[in-house]
Amino acid sequence: MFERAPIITVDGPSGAGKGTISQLLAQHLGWHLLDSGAIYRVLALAAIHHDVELENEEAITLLAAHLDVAFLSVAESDEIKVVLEGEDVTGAIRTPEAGNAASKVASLPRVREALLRRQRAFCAAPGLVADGRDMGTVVFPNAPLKLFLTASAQERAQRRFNQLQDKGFDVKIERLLAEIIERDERDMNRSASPLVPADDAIVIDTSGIGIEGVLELVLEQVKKSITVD
Ligand SMILES: Nc1ncnc2c1ncn2[C@@H]1O[C@H](COP(=O)(O)OP(=O)(O)OP(=O)(O)O)[C@@H](O)[C@H]1O
Ligand SMILES: Nc1ccn([C@@H]2O[C@H](COP(=O)(O)O)[C@@H](O)[C@H]2O)c(=O)n1
Repeated sequence: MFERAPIITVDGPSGAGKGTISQLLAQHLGWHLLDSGAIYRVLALAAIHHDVELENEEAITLLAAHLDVAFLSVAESDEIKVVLEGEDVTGAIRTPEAGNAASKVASLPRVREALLRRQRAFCAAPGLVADGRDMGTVVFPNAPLKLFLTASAQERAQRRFNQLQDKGFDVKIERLLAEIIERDERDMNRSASPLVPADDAIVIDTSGIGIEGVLELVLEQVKKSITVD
């Protein structure tokens, strides 16, 4: 597979800190960022908007092939604005419901196939940090550095609770924990691109380690395997 630039893949379960670390790493290196989960979230939202059942593989594959989505940089901010069919869905894709719906559409093999090219198109010079579940195993199997971040389900639920509370959502930690466990089960046990570390991935358990600490561990790995100009 021909790749135009170096790639660092960051996979792992929900709430492990992939998005946070990928964004910091991309900023640090001045590289592009692929948030592949956002694509599955947008697709799930498109299915809901068009009254398509989340299990209808044929209809969702068609939606995936024609998904009208734009990821727009916001001037002087780290924020990425997500626009689906002309509508700003930046906030709407981040709810726990959208995450669960995304996990359902993501379990459909033909849907995943239909999104492959769109994801690979993010690879451009000077490099790409790709965040997801199957970045190192399926989408970019030749990446020179593959990271797999994880943490206990309890800790991931607590992180998600803090995050949603800060955003003003009224959430219960027990419910978030149950949703995380359900999503892990679905992501790890599906037939297409299940959530597993690539054979050559470096697994980092972030339980009890703060964001800065995780970033330091990641940068050590980057130094060992990537030559940055
Ligand atoms: N090492 C850490 N210690 C404490 N909090 C963290 C850590 N890493 C991330 N967080 C916080 O946990 C929350 C979830 O992190 P993040 O969104 O990066 O996870 P994720 O793995 O990308 O999840 P998802 O796959 O569901 O998008 C965020 O509020 C983030 O600030
Ligand atoms: N490469 C990926 C990325 C995501 N998914 C599925 O989407 C759900 C939402 O992803 P977030 O990272 O934004 O939470 C996730 O639970 C996965 O089911 C995927 O399958 N592959």
